[in-house]
Amino acid sequence: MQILQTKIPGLLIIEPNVFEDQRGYFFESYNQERYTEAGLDTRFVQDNISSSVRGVIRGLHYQLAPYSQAKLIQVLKGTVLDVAVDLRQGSPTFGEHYAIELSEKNRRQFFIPSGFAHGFSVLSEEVLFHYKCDRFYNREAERGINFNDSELNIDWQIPEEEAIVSGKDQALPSFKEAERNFIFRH
Ligand SMILES: Cc1cn([C@H]2C[C@H](O)[C@@H](COP(=O)(O)OP(=O)(O)O[C@H]3O[C@H](C)C(=O)[C@H](O)[C@H]3O)O2)c(=O)[nH]c1=O
Repeated sequence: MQILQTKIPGLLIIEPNVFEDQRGYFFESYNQERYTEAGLDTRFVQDNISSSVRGVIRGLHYQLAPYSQAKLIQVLKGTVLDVAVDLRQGSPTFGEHYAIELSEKNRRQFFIPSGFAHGFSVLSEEVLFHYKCDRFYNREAERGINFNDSELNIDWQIPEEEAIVSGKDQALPSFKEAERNFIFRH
């Protein structure tokens, strides 16, 4: 297993060891001992799975401190552009975002520490999306930033007319309006 740094401290790319043969492939998608040895000693408590069709954009979501979640993300089928936005006060990369293509083909995992907003766009016909969280879902603490925020200016790689976004997400505030929520320590 390889762990790669990104331009934003704390955001990590994990490339698992994949065993392929004439039947297909196998890899350990999580192993507490191995990941802890590699420096990822997060204690995950909840797994989520969502399925989405081409053009869907989910996010940008986060939970207010102290309920903010670290996530270990993996695409089981299909391809997404996955995006994390640094909301950690005092972080040298505050307000910056990092985007990475995750797919069944590249088998890459993406680790996002707490203090980030998260979202993804679906670039294949459909996607099966799996992620581990280190804190439970807390509906009251759920917040978001508009995926189309002009300051973040994220290229979701989805033509505007093809984007499929929930009413809830379309109504999310701008980065500036949401900023008073960002009391995440760097
Ligand atoms: C996240 C979550 C949702 N729900 C319920 C709440 C709603 O009734 C239903 C769909 O939730 P929502 O529309 O918020 O699902 P997503 O748009 O995929 O939300 C996720 O999208 C981005 C990409 C994330 O990183 C977050 O984990 C999460 O906010 O599932 C639960 O019961 N438990 C949960 O942990």
